[in-house]
Amino acid sequence: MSEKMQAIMKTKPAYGAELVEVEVPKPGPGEVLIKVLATSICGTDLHIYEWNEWAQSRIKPPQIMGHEVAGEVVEVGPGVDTLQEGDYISVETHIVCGKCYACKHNRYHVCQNTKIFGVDMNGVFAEYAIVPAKNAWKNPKNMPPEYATLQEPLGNAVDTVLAGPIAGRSTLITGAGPLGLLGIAVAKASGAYPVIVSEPSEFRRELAKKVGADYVINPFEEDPVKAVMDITNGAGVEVFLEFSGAPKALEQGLKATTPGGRVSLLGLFPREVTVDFNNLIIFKALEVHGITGRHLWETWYTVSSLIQSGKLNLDPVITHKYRGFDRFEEAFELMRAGKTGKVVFFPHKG
Ligand SMILES: NC(=O)c1ccc[n+]([C@@H]2O[C@H](COP(=O)([O-])OP(=O)(O)OC[C@H]3O[C@@H](n4cnc5c(N)ncnc54)[C@H](O)[C@@H]3O)[C@@H](O)[C@H]2O)c1
Ligand SMILES: C[C@@H](O)[C@H](N)C(=O)O
Ligand SMILES: [Zn+2]
Ligand SMILES: [Zn+2]
Repeated sequence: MSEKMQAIMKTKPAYGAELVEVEVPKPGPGEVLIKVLATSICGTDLHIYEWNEWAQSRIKPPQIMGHEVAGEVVEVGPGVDTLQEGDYISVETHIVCGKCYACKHNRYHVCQNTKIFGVDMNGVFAEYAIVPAKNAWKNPKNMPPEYATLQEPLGNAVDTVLAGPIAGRSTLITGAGPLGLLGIAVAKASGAYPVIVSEPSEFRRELAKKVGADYVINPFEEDPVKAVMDITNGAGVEVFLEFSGAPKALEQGLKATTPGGRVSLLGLFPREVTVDFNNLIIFKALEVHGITGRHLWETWYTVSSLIQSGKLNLDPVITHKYRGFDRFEEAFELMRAGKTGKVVFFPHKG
C-alpha cells in the first residue's frame, strides 16, 4: 500500500514553488529513505524559488527542493551495507565521481563531475526523502536536528574560517547573511579576536552582535577600511573572510588586510570583478584562497566536533522555525527580503 507525503516542489519553470502531496518514494540500489526531522533553506534554494538565470539553466521541474537536512533512516535500499534503519544522518550535497583527476588526488570538493543533491535530483523539503547512501553522514543521537541540518552550510563556513590560522588573529568578515553568521560563530569558537563584521543590513548587524561579533560596521554609512585601521591601530586585519559576494566588499577587505595576511573568499560575485592585483595582492604578499563546498570528509568531522563542543553559538543564527510546510511561502519571502538568518522546517507536525 502506498503512503502519501507533503513536499515543496518546483512544479513549473517560473517564480515560486508549490506544496504538493506525492507518494513516499522507495529507495533504489545504493539509496536509503529518511524521515526528514529538520531541513533548512539555503541561498541556492532561494535562487531556485526565484527562478534566476542559473536556476533556469540547471533545474528540471518538477523537482522536490532542498538539500540541508537531518533525518532518520527508515528504509534501506538494495546493496547498502553502511547504514541501517534508525541511523540519524545528514547529507553531503556534493555527489562526486571518485574517478576524475581531482578525486584521484583526494580533492573531492573540486570533483570535475560533481552532481548536487537537491539541485540535480529530488531533495529534502518533504516529509520523507531518498538519499544516496555514500553521501550520508552519521550524527550522534544527541545532536539536535536543528543543528544537524546546519552542518552542510557550516562546512562552507568552517572551510573559509579555518583555511589558515585564526586563533588570536584580528579578522574582518564581510557579509552577515546566513553563511557569514555561521562564519562569525566558527571564528569566535576558534578564538579569533577582534572579529569585525561589515554588513549593510541593520537586522543582520544585530544578529552578528548576538552571534559574537566584537565590532559591526555599516559599509554604506562608514568606511570599513578606516574603521578596521582604527580598531587595529593602523595595522589592518590578519584575516579577511569574504561572505557577501559584493565586489565593493572584496576591494574594501583587501585594503583592510595587513600585508602578509590571509584572505579566504566564499561569496560568489554576480559578475566578473576588477581587482588591483599589483597593489592589493602582489605587493602586499597576501595569501588568497578560493573556497568551495567542503573537504570530504575532514570538514564534516570538524563541523560535528565543533557543534558537540558546545562552543558554536548557533541559536541566534536560527531566526525562524516552522512546524510543517504550510507557511513555506512566508519563509521564502522573508528570506528574500533579508529578514532572516537560517530558516528551519520541521516537516512532521506530530
Ligand atoms: N563557494 C561556495 O561553495 C559557496 C557555498 C554557499 C554559498 N556561497 C556564497 O556565499 C555568499 C553568502 O551566502 P548567504 O546565503 O549568506 O548570502 P546572502 O546574500 O544572504 O548574504 C550576503 C550578505 O552580504 C551583505 N552585503 C551586501 N553588500 C555588502 C557589502 N558591500 N559589504 C558587506 N556586506 C554586504 C548582504 O546585506 C547580505 O546580508 C553568497 O554569495 C553565496 O552565493 C558560496
Ligand atoms: C549546493 C550549495 O548550495 C551548497 N551549499 C554547496 O556547498 O555547494
Ligand atoms: Zn546550499
Ligand atoms: Zn571526480
